[in-house]
Amino acid sequence: MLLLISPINTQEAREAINGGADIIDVKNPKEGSLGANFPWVIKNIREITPKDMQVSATLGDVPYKPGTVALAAAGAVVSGADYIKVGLYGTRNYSEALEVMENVVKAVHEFDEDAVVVASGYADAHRVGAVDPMDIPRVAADSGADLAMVDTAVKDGKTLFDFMNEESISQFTTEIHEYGLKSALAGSVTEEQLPLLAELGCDVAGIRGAACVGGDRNTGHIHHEAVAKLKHLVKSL
Ligand SMILES: O=C[C@H](O)COP(=O)(O)O
Repeated sequence: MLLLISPINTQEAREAINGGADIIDVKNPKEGSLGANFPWVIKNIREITPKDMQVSATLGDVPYKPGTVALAAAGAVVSGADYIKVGLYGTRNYSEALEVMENVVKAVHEFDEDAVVVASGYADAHRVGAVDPMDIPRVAADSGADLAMVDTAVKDGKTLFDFMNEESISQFTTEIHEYGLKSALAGSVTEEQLPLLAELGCDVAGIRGAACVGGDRNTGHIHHEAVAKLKHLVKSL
């Protein structure tokens, strides 16, 4: 299992790099769960990140506007991201989500054939009217994306496991593996939950809050010691 850590600026990115994160996921929590950051922040973080470490960028909790989202995807790749995450927030069903993801995959590959595309749904999709998370593996596979992910849309202290039980998480990871693709799981995931995530077939664990001083994704800051502790645990699984 790989450890994806979500910094909001270069200072936090340095902490994530020094702590040994596998993927540096540039994000802007002020704009939501998968809030997009600015192109220059992605560019600056790419510049300070070792070449062999992937830089991910979230495109936002995106609307059902395939053109807008495809353009954002192109912007993220041009800014240096090699891992593009799309939060399928405003898409209400499989066909809307597929339309957005097909156009994102096309836009990304226009600029970088090797860039990785992640289709992300939300475990608490019912709270915001988004596409059912159990549809995400099929959306990822049919659109040509590389990973299917679930996160939580509302960050109110509830975790992934408050909305998906072990059986549904395992069903999600099994389905995406059957397509020959990978899974990513997030949602206020705690250190204690990491062994279970690995057991349930998670390929990439996405974390911000648990890597922050005080464990708060909004008021805290990522610290290399917290990242190193998480990485140590992930490596042992
Ligand atoms: O991509 C993963 C997210 O950044 C997870 O953030 P969180 O651990 O604060 O829910």
